[in-house]
Order: sequence, then structure tokens, then C-alpha cells
Amino acid sequence: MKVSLLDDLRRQNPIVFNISNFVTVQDVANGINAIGASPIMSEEVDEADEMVQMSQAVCLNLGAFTTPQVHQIKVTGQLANQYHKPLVVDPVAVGAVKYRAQVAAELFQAFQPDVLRGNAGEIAALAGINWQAKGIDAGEGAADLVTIAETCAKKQKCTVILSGPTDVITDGTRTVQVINGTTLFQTHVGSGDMLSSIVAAFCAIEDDYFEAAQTACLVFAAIGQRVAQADPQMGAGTFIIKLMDALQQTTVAQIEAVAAYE
Ligand SMILES: Nc1ncnc2c1ncn2[C@@H]1O[C@H](COP(=O)(O)OP(=O)(O)O)[C@@H](O)[C@H]1O
Ligand SMILES: Cc1ncsc1CCOP(=O)(O)O
Ligand SMILES: [Mg+2]
Repeated sequence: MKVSLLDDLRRQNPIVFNISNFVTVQDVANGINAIGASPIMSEEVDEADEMVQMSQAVCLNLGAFTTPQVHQIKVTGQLANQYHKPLVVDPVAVGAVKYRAQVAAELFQAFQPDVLRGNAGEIAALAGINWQAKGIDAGEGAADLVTIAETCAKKQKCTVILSGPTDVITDGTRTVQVINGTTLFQTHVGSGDMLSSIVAAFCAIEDDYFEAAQTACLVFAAIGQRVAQADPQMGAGTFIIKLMDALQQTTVAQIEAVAAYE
């Protein structure tokens, strides 16, 4: 685990191009900015070529697309592949909404993600494993999380992050589990979207996307854990404000001191 990638990220300040969703776009932009990268968002397909070329990574969030946006997402994903820019996809609620699963399958015919980041319900759906997803949330199921993530990675031919109380990160061969975190992440809509775009920021500065993905998960979860531990009475409102501060201010040494993974 190369936690020092966080210092590289802050030094390099890479541009991360996001097609976000209208629910969480501001948290995603501020999260990227706070951690030390440079966010840019777009809803216009005509600027996609220029935007992808000037970016060091692309994050496509499938959280709330319209039909024109599906076209924009498809073109942007294809451009990311064409220009060899790392491509992270967040398949929001593909386990809960059949239409979303169908659109995601069509998109993955058109371009190849480098990293897929979702909760258990989303990653199980993309792995073809039975699971009861609940809207944007993970839901419930009996299957083993490591098996789900590794099956998804092999099927989709990319690095997969199955996030939750424990994050499972795998490229189908190498697998790591990040134990850090806090239940306060669940109280804030957009925690997963923020993580996906922060994964893209790490992929911008590390060519081994499995390495980038596991480091991003550890950094995000450990920072959230430190914030929660500082005030056991903290609620959802204060958490996002303190989390933004901590994304900006937490050092590599502070993360290494609490890091828990296997
Ligand atoms: N119960 C939990 N305990 C600790 N960390 C959690 C918990 N649930 C989610 N997280 C963390 O929240 C972040 C977002 O993950 P998740 O909630 O799975 O995404 P989504 O919001 O897309 O469902 C990740 O960093 C994950 O580790
Ligand atoms: C509530 C909601 N509805 C569509 S997208 C979205 C946000 C999902 O954010 P996250 O998966 O990060 O909790
Ligand atoms: Mg999500």
C-alpha cells in the first residue's frame, strides 16, 4: 500500500474530468479539490474531446442520466479509452433498476472501464451474482463479498472496488480488503460518488490502477474514520463539513497511523 501517493497527488494536482449526477455534484467537485486534485464537470458532448484530452483521468457516474447524457457518457468513455486516460465508472443502482443495468451493459460494449467502484448490490449485479440491492444502497445478500468482487473483475476485465463496511479491491488476481471507515459515511448521500472520483484522482498519478484504487480506498476510509473518532456525538451534517476539512489537511503519516488492511 503506497499511502505516499497522496503526497504525489497533492504535488501534481491532476485534472479529473467528471460526468457527475445532479444530486452529489458539488460534494464530488469539492472532495476532489480538497484532497488535492482539480475537478472539472461537463454536461455537453460537444466539448468532450477537448475535456478528455486536457484531463489526467475521467470518472463517469451513472447516478441520474437522461437519454442525451447516455450519449455523452458513451462518447466520453470512448474518448478516454482512445486517449489512454484512466477511466473510472460508478454504476449507481444497477442492481436495483433493470433499465440502468441494461444501459450499463450497452455502455460497456462501447468502452472499457479501468476501475469499477460500487457497493455490494451494484458489483453483484455486474458480476451476475444474486443479491437484493436497495435503491442506491447495497441491500442484502448471502454471497461472499470477495467472490463477488473477483467475479466482477474477471467478467468486466478491470479493477473492481466493492465498497462498504469493508472495501474489497481486486483486479481478479490481487485482492486487498480495507477495514477502515465509519458508519457516518452511510449517513451522507454522495460518499460513494466522492470515493469514485477520488479513485480517479489516484489513477491520474499511478499507472497501476489496482495500486491507485486500494490507496484511494484506504485514504478516504481512514480520513473518515479519524473525523468520526474525533467526536463520537457527530451527526450527518457536521460529518461532511469535517470530512472536507480532513480531506485537505490529513497527512500521510496520520493515515499510516490508523491504516488497517489485509
Ligand atoms: N458501515 C460502514 N462502515 C465503515 N465504512 C463504510 C460503511 N459503509 C460505507 N463505508 C464507506 O463509505 C464509502 C462509500 O461507500 P459505500 O457506502 O459502499 O458507497 P455508496 O454510497 O455508493 O453505496 C467507502 O469509503 C466505504 O468504505
Ligand atoms: C440519491 C441519488 N439518486 C440518484 S444518484 C444519487 C446519489 C448516489 O450517491 P452515493 O451512491 O454516493 O450515495
Ligand atoms: Mg453509490
